[in-house]
Amino acid sequence: MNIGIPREIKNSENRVAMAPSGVFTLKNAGHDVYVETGAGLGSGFTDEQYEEAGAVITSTAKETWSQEMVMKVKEPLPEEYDYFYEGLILFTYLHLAAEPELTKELIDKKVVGIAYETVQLSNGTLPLLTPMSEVAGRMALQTGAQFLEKPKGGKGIILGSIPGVKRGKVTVIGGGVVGTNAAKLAVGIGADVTIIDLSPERLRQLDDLFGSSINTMMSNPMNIGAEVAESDLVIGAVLIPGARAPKLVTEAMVKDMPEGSVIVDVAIDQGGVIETSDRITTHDDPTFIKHGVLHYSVANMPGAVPRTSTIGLTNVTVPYALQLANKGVVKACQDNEALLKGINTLDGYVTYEAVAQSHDLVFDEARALLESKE
Ligand SMILES: NC(=O)C1=CN([C@@H]2O[C@H](COP(=O)(O)OP(=O)(O)OC[C@H]3O[C@@H](n4cnc5c(N)ncnc54)[C@H](O)[C@@H]3O)[C@@H](O)[C@H]2O)C=CC1
Ligand SMILES: CC(=O)C(=O)O
Repeated sequence: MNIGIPREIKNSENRVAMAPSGVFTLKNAGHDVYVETGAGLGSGFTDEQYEEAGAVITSTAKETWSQEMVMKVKEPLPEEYDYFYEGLILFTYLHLAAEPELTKELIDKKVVGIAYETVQLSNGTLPLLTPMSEVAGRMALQTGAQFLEKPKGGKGIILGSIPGVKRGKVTVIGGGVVGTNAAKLAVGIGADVTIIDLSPERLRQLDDLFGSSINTMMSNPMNIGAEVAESDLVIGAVLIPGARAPKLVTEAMVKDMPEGSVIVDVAIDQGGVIETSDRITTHDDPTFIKHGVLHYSVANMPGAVPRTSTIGLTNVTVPYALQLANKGVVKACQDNEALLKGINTLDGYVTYEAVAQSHDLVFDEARALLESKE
């Protein structure tokens, strides 16, 4: 199969879909990989390194996008919609629940849209989201801590504090991969940490993992309101796979937070869990203030640490890319239930239920559509 790796064009997005190690693996399996010139530079990979790994360097985005499968990092931007064609396999983060226009384009152009973030193993985990959530969780804490400094607009505290001064309070809403990684760093610097989750099972696991170094609480409006009001840093880390994130922190709760507090809404890529984080920000201009509270809502946080993120992403996506390239989309997805769950659009239909619900569209089963293509 011919595989295209375009240069990412989103603001300050320095990741690329594949490190040279991934190209080498695909090339060895008999596939041709077309990497757009300069695509890897932001992650520290030169065209020469890709060529040594076996890639063909393309000079235009158009040529890169004309391959049978295109692998990206971020969802395509409107400037890229013209490259879509019927039957194109697009393998990338899509976040379609928050992207009505992109969903329409993928349907209209009959693109096979396979979303990294909905590839799901039978134990419920999301193997292609995990490394980026690990990065974003760790970044959420270090970014939040930075913005609590006075010159950055915060209230002027160190989360871990010093002897004789009360520790800063961090509330993490959603105790999955992002939440756990944020909490690890928060505990590490000595903050007072609470994790709120809806799953009693998950709360038990977190209690086993962290012991008495964190508080765990059930997710309900009363607990969230009380914890948020006392927090210096709130991290939004909830996920309902494929669906728009629920608005768990209301505007009234944000108004109760002291001036100079900070919110990092990591779940912004799925619409965000904070009612007042009503816009996506960029690495160039990452924050805005509402009711005196500093909001950070960058949808591509790992883009700021591209070297770690590109290698982490390549590690997990290449085994799935190999299956798609070796077997073709029909057989690969029939043989692998996790990959099947990644298909969000196929032949002009929406094949992920939560996406269909988000946009009030009809849902069709991917398996049945694939059978009709055999
Ligand atoms: N902004 C960015 O750059 C990035 C954003 N993300 C996003 O971060 C979010 C979290 O991702 P992961 O941690 O990987 O997901 P995850 O699936 O590992 O964890 C989500 C957690 O939310 C909990 N949850 C569900 N409903 C809840 C509710 N009503 N109240 C409290 N908790 C609830 C679940 O029980 C689960 O523990 C996702 O939206 C993901 O796309 C991930 C990476 C980068
Ligand atoms: C998960 C995602 O959207 C990102 O890493 O940018």
